Amino acid sequence: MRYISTRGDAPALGFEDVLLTGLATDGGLYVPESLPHFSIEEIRSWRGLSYSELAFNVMHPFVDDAIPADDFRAMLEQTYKEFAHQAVAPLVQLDTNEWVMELFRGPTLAFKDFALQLLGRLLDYVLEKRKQHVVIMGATSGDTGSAAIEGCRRCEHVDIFILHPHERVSEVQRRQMTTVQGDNIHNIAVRGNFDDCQRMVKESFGDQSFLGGKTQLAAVNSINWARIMAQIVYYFHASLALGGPDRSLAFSVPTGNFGDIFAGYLAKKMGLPISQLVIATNRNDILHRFMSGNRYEQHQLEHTLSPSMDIMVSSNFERLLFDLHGRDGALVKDLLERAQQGPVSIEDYRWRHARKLFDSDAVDDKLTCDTIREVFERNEYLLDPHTAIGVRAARNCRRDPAVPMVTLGTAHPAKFPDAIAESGLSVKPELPVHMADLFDREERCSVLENDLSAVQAFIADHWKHA
Ligand SMILES: Cc1ncc(COP(=O)(O)O)c(C=O)c1O
Ligand SMILES: N[C@@H](CCOP(=O)(O)O)C(=O)O
Repeated sequence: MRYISTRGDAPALGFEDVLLTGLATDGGLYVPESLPHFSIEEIRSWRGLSYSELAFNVMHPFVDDAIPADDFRAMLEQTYKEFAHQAVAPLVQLDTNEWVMELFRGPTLAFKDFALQLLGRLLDYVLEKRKQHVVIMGATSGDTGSAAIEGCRRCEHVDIFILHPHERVSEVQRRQMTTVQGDNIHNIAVRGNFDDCQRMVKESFGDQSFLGGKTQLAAVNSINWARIMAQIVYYFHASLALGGPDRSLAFSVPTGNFGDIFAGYLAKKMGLPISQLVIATNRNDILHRFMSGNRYEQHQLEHTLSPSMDIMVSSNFERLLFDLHGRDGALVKDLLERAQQGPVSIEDYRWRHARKLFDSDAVDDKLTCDTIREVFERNEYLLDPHTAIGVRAARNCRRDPAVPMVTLGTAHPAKFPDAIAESGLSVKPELPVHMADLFDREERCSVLENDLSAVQAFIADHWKHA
């Protein structure tokens, strides 16, 4: 399998290099040159497989011969064994044909674990083989950071630097990152927002000279193709659990960086019957505004009760734009360069095509709280604020009540006690046992100004062999 850049001007790479590369040299994101396609019969034959066996079938064509099949199988087995539920991603029914798929049963309680606990193992495997070192530089609005630290902290060949927006993640999220001790783990709180952190990461990939040529950067954000690849699997898992592939499913996906919903879009292209994909955003609704009015326009980033989705510059949207533009990298490059100067639109026929692929909705804090309360009162089931946005958007956008609608449950409610309290419920979501002493653990974090050179100097000084 070969991977090409969405900006059309970087060398095509194999899986191993794509895993280590992050951004392409032309500033684009890597995507597979062609997608595998599974027939209905083949998908049907996967009924009854364990999550890791299913994951092998879905992902193996992307990994190809870069990793021997038995080694890859073993990695998947170890990864999903660590999840706290036998089903790995259990489905919970809220109403007739209305489901939540719980993607927060991994070690750090968010959907990021599905990909990042695997990514750590993949990196370790490849770096050990190459006897190579990398500096991981990642941006987080709260969840990627802890999942990446957990996934990579035992990797011998990495130093990891995670940038989060200072005072803009929940206390549980912050502590999940800052209380993990290790010489190779560094948390940086940037006096800015998530977009600032993500911009610094992307600019650093573009010019890595601050590392003095002694090592190279690797990415844990969903700019890394391996992240998206692992997130495709649970769409197949949900389908097979609910009667697929002989019936179609709809999905509602709480969206920020567009990685998770892009994985759903790929699952559909790979042959999974999906009749509807709903983009669910909070008030940082650039994607919803684009889907409703063909206007892609940055607004001021707002702080909401769903902080992990406080994102305006949505990385993976570029991967969709690439497809919408007939995979013409030059057109994508031109569009995204113009988007930095002001609002842009795409040709009407391309936009209409996007509208056929996705529905969308934006849910504000009040509606988020109403949804948390309503679902708890009716079902005694506690939603985290991000999942609540997905459930509300699913209800607002649903096209066919006869089709099962699955909202991706992207985080555990215990990560966001303030949002639960804000919704008027007195119930206190409990952290699982392995995190029971989270508030007693010592924190380690450096607060830096919103300044790329300060962040790069910090990294250059602190990586192990600097
Ligand atoms: C809890 C939670 N829900 C939803 C999202 C949005 O996912 P994506 O960025 O893949 O759109 C994120 C992070 O991005 C998240 O942490
Ligand atoms: N919501 C994310 C933001 C980063 O998104 P990613 O999927 O590109 O890593 C977070 O919680 O950090």
